[in-house]
Amino acid sequence: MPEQCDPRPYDALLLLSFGGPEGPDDVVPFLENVTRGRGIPRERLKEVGQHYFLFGGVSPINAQNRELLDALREDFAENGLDLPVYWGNRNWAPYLTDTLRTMVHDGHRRIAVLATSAYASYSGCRQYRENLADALTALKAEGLEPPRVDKLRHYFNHPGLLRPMIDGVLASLAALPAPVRDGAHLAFTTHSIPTAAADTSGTPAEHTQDGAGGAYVAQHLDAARVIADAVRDRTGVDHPWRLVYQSRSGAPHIPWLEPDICDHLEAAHADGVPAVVMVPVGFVSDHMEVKYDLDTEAAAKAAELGLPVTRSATVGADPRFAAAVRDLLLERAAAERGATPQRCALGALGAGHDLCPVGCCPARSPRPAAAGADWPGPVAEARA
Ligand SMILES: CC1=C(CCC(=O)O)c2cc3nc(cc4[nH]c(cc5[nH]c(cc1n2)c(C)c5CCC(=O)O)c(CCC(=O)O)c4C)C(CCC(=O)O)=C3C
Ligand SMILES: [Fe+2]
Repeated sequence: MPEQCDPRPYDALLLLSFGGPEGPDDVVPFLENVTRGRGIPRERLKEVGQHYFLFGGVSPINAQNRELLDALREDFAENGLDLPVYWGNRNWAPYLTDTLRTMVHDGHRRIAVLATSAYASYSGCRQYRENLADALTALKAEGLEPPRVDKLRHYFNHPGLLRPMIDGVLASLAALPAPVRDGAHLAFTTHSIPTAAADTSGTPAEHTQDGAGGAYVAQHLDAARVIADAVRDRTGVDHPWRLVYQSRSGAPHIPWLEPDICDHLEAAHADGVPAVVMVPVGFVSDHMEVKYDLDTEAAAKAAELGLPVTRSATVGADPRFAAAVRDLLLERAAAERGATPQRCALGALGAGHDLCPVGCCPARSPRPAAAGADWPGPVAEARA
């Protein structure tokens, strides 16, 4: 029998994700949910709808999350962690509010939340905290006593995320034709966001100016460097690398992080780079941004150029990632009990904060966000 792990004060874990359509009829309402009030050009939406229709209107993200739920439950059971795991989404069923309502009915009062975004940014962090605030407010309006929700820290530098990615890059290098393998460049890729959002990502102390990218870019560079260094140590070959971006939306006159992966492939080819491994460092599963924007669009661009490319695996439901989630949860539980837990992190930035401070990844127009120092409630009051 494994030793019992102590999850107190938590009585449940909530996996909080983006959600995606599960059939052709879901695509348009899903996109309406995603883009409500976010000023995305109609043309871009039509185009993105086509990406989903190409895959039968089914995003891979929900299946990926179901696999992760299975992996988490298995890991918890094997390690004596007796904690139920729930799943709720921002943009599609199971919707966050419905899941939280079920959790309250099941008697849960103190909930740890793992978002499927590993990095700081408005879209990947604060927007999930806004979704939690909206859900808690909705439950209160229904006459329920809202539970307390705590969002687990950013995990972009956790070994349980980075080690599977390192293995993925090694496998993708091995899959390249031998004559171009040693000369291959690594293109670490993540979701582009407006440079204004990048500059204000992370805590106020991490904000930057003039498109330097704030915590969002700094965290991706840190993760990429760990992976590139490990790959060099394992192969004995120093593969040049760069952080690039994908999946840009928004109006063309608003600056977003660049270069785009497809432009990068063109430039690399023009520079005589013999091959590229695309490393989706910004994503934790093979969802649509990976399956369409990389495996379909960027792969077609590479084929047109005659540039050999491979794409390395995301962490998905890797048991090492499930173990990392257990580690993050037990770490936070210990901290909430007043202990000083060891916090696993690779790279130069170290383990990030538990509680987002005021001004972390601000929204364009301020809205209530739970699970941070600016959320009215026991946490903010205790620290005030
Ligand atoms: C930083 C970031 C992540 C990574 C962190 C995280 O994982 O959360 C992410 C993930 C995802 N983004 C996704 C899908 C979409 N994102 C969109 C639009 C946008 N994303 C943005 C940023 C991010 N997005 C931004 C700044 C916009 C512009 C509108 C706005 O300011 O909000 C749109 C609208 C159409 C378009 O313009 O592309 C769609 C359909 C899916 C689901 C994929 C699937 O279905 O498998 C996932 C996991
Ligand atoms: Fe997105």
